[in-house]
Amino acid sequence: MSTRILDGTAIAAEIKAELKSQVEALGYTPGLTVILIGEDPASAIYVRNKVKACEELGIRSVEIRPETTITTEELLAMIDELNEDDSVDGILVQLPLPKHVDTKKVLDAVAPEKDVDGFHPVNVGRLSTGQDSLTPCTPTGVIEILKRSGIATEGAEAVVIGRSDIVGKPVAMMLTAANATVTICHGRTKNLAEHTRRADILVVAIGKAGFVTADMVKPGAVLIDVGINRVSDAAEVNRFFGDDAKRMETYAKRGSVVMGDIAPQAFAVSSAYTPVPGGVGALTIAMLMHNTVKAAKLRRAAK
Ligand SMILES: Nc1nc(=O)c2c([nH]1)NC[C@@H]1CN(c3ccc(C(=O)N[C@@H](CCC(=O)O)C(=O)O)cc3)C=[N+]21
Ligand SMILES: [Mg+2]
Repeated sequence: MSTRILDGTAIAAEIKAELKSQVEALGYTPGLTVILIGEDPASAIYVRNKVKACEELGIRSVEIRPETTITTEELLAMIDELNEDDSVDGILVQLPLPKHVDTKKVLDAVAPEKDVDGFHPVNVGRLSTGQDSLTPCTPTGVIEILKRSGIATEGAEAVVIGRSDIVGKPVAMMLTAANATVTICHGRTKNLAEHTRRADILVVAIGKAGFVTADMVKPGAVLIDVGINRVSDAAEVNRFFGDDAKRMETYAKRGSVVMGDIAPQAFAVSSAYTPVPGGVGALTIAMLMHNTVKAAKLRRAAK
């Protein structure tokens, strides 16, 4: 049986090309403002790739980097100002926020029509009731990969590992809307492998390097890896990539490798999988661009 690599970078390029011509036809420049606090490494990758994508597409991107000591109240005032600013179409508050900040309060302050992350309760509610909305970028990217790769969700057994508000829950909602039969597994799930081995489509968003192993996967399943983990332990790198000369070379050069939540040995028994990097992450950026253009069109048309 052969295994297909679902090339997120190529699919993202296709989507970005579509968006680029849409932006050119607009007659104004959509604007995305990102509030970034602190130095989380995944956030740094995200910001770098987001800025690049905005430049490619002709979207104006503004970055605000407040001191890590900023209070919840100061952040709320900042968001209020952006809500009122007509040149701002999208607002993204990069997570995680510092511990002293009330994340829920902050996310709820973003105007739903500028909420390009799709995290506001209004948008979550709209998604769960089947109304058009701004939907979270990573889950939307997962659905887009399946669609554009011709992978049928109709009647399929889909298992999601992870129940976060950002990935697990919304992707389960979207798969349900696409007529899959969905099981959500999480840290308290008993007999996890019994669930995962039934999956035609397995989506993993748990944040643990190589967590899903070959014995947990039904041969021929489609594997969607949402994790982005940096691994530097030699034994661990060897266990996952010992027979992958290219990755071992990267490890020798950099002292670490980036990998997802699924072990490469599990990919080998699948019919198709998303690699890390170059899979779901690439789509996350493309869907953020999509949401920014969508938010601009909707809000400006409503005026
Ligand atoms: N409010 C908020 N929304 C987010 O969506 C959000 C966030 N905060 N905080 C940080 C995480 C992380 N995240 C990434 C998305 C894409 C890549 C990405 O571009 N990955 C590429 C490149 C990887 C690489 O260059 O090493 C890939 O997977 O192929 C990375 C990380 C979004 N996040
Ligand atoms: Mg999750």
